[in-house]
Amino acid sequence: MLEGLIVKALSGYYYVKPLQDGNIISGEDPAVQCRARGIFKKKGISPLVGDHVMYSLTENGEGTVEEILPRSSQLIRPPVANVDLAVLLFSVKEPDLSLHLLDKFLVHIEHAGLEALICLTKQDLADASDDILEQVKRQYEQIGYEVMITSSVEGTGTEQVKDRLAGHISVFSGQSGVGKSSLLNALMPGLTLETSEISLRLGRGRHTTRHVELIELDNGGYVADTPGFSQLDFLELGVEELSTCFREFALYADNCKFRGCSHLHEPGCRVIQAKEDGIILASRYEHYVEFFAEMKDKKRRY
Ligand SMILES: Nc1nc2c(ncn2[C@@H]2O[C@H](COP(=O)(O)OP(=O)(O)OP(=O)(O)O)[C@@H](O)[C@H]2O)c(=O)[nH]1
Ligand SMILES: [Zn+2]
Repeated sequence: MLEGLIVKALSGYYYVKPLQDGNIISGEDPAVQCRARGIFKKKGISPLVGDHVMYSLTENGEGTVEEILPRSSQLIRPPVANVDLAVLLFSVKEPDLSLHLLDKFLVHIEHAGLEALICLTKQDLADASDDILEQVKRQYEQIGYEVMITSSVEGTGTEQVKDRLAGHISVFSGQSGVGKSSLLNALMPGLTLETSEISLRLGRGRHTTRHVELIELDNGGYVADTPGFSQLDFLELGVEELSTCFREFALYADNCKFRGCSHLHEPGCRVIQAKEDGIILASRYEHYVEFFAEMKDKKRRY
């Protein structure tokens, strides 16, 4: 049996690239079109894009997925296994930078247990007089996140992003228009053509075919071609877990006077104290309060 990586799933077929010691042997090799063994269906398991699998070849040059190797993670939207890095894109303009939305994405990423890379895009549109990008970069780096500033138009920061993606399966997340496709194209010259061909062939956008594919970078990185976290609701998150998704709260939350402190109004709350002392960013704390209210409200309605 051979070891491989599922790079695409479509209409009951899985496209598998051979692996050796966990690495694609040659990026040039075409993927083998495989069916999954019937046993998976019986057990209610379906192979996912991103899965490492054992597969065998059949006489007609196709293959059979025989076994799914253990997953390190499993995303639901998009359905991809073994994603370990989320790239969060936020443009400085068009659309305007929203720290509220950035913090919301970060909550989802902490909850999913992924590493995050924040990309502040469209640097070329930033006012020269205004150092908002540098300021946001500094603030989030202080919390412990990695931040890169990019411009796909000018090629700024794109090599740095590409280096970071090496050896990972990543998802790109961000509002419409922040420059996800442009950044991917900047990382992978020649990609535009390929993706437009694929979308023509599959009629993506016109049909409802659920189709996810991994884009292979030439440095051993893979990026899911479907943006992640498209629906940023808090349905899968318990309200008591929210504060743990604000990683800089952890240092203080353990020392609050009350166990199970919600950090909203309790006396002796160390998180509130840290916010008042300017150690925790006021905007981060405000977003915590807003998300908390939003989650309570959702629970009431569902
Ligand atoms: N000035 C400038 N414009 C950019 C940059 N990156 C992307 N754009 C423009 O922003 C618009 C949206 O870019 P896309 O790459 O399509 O954004 P997206 O996030 O993939 O958008 P969706 O497909 O809607 O999710 C396009 O008109 C791009 O030309 C950049 O670095 N600088
Ligand atoms: Zn507290």
